[in-house]
Amino acid sequence: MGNNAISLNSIEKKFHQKQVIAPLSLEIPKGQLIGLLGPSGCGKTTLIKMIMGMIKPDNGHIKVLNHTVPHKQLLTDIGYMAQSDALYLDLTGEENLHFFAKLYRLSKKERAERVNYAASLVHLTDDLNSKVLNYSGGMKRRLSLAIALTQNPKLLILDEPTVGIDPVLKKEIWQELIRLKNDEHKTILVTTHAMDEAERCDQLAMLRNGHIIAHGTPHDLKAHYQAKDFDEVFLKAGGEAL
Ligand SMILES: Nc1ncnc2c1ncn2[C@@H]1O[C@H](COP(=O)(O)OP(=O)(O)OP(=O)(O)O)[C@@H](O)[C@H]1O
Repeated sequence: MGNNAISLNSIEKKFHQKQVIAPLSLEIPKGQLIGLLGPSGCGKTTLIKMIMGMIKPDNGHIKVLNHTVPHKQLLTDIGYMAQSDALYLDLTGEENLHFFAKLYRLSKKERAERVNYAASLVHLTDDLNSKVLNYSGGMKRRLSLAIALTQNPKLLILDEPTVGIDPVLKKEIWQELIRLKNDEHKTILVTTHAMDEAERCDQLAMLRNGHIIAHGTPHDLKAHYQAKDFDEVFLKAGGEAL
């Protein structure tokens, strides 16, 4: 485990007899930015929820940051941004940020600093006093990302973090993710459908019907499958004729 942030060992999950995650193993090294790619319904969110300890696998073992999942310590060590925003609509953006920041053991000063950092990163500083009820879809995504960053976690798990976010902010968010990885040695797992985002990951894992059908660096995957883009890698790795 040592150098791995996440270690999935033959995990399996069925919902109502339907195999959603086939026996699947994957090692994610610490300090890397990993992209999880795959079509809608292939099991990405289920996999993430199992890594978070929110869903129990039927079989197999999961270790995250040297702890067997689930583990209380992981609640503070993982910053999670879910696909659907879990926000308090009747509270302001700032109140939401403070609510979540209070769940972690930060001093009052640290909390204020982290809230300011996270809000400014996603360009929400000027909207912090408005109720989330009045936020647009994109603003809610940005607030959810800010919440995931507030606690300064070792591992960030972001489920489609840039859906509904404009290209300028999307670029800035990616620059920050890469800075967090390079300068602060965070491990970051993102799910994405965006090919330009996939290109920026250190490693990609492609999921289809609950199986990892391809895993490697963006460069190696394209070279191995002699593919011009990741859609083509996906099709070739899955044995689809082009
Ligand atoms: N709690 C549940 N009960 C029953 N079926 C479920 C449950 N959660 C997920 N599923 C099913 O498992 C499959 C995988 O769902 P999952 O949300 O993991 O896909 P995904 O790859 O994240 O899709 P998307 O990209 O659309 O978010 C789907 O067929 C879904 O209907």
